Amino acid sequence: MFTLWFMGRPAAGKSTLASRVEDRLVERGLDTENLDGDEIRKHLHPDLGFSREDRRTNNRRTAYIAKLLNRNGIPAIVGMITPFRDSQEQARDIIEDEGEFVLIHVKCSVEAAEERDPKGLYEEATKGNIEKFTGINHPFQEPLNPDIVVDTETQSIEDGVEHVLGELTEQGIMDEDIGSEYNFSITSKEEREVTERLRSLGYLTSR
Ligand SMILES: Nc1ncnc2c1ncn2[C@@H]1O[C@H](COP(=O)(O)OS(=O)(=O)O)[C@@H](OP(=O)(O)O)[C@H]1O
Ligand SMILES: Nc1ncnc2c1ncn2[C@@H]1O[C@H](COP(=O)(O)OP(=O)(O)O)[C@@H](O)[C@H]1O
Repeated sequence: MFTLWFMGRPAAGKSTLASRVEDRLVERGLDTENLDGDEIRKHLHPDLGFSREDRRTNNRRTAYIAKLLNRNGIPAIVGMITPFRDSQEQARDIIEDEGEFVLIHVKCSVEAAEERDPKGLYEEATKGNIEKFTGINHPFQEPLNPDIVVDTETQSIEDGVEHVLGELTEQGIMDEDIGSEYNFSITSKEEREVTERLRSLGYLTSR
């Protein structure tokens, strides 16, 4: 089993690529678990902030969860800044106990990320309203040995997704035709639609 660990600076495109790749894996019949960084922080350790040590703890705990998923046959997808090389390497060490670890550097210059700024955080950070914001007033260390690099300034979203899937096949992480014969799964978009429909019919009461 494997973990796809998408890392990169804020607004590089980690969540976008992670969810698109997830959809493609699900289409192939691989039920993956997407350990979304915001969800992990909210539900697992809302007490953690953005100091060096808190980020390392966040990354380490997430790697441990991915390892447990892999141990039980579930592919994991992670999207986290993972700004420190020691954490990038530690995640590999933890996960390689049980599965294959694929470090995907979602690469983008700080200028392009500031331009995108989907959450308005770069603007706030440059005004001095956010302490320790990655790339502005806190470090971001590019990985030394990424397994895959996606440059989101030169590759479109679709190109990035194809590049990741191509590399996974090329590097022997995933068979090209895996799951194609027995594909009973639904994409995350379909899952959201079904969930909304069930909720509107009154079958689901809480999120
Ligand atoms: N100070 C500071 N620095 C960086 N990011 C910040 C900060 N404060 C809040 N946020 C938001 O938190 C998201 C990053 O959380 P991560 O868990 O991926 O970060 S880390 O790996 O622990 O460094 C990150 O999300 P992404 O933009 O998706 O990367 C931000 O939306
Ligand atoms: N080639 C690309 N790959 C990924 N995202 C891109 C690309 N070009 C533009 N974007 C946009 O950049 C933004 C990245 O946001 P997001 O995926 O939340 O980044 P992150 O999770 O790294 O903070 C999205 O609005 C996305 O549509």
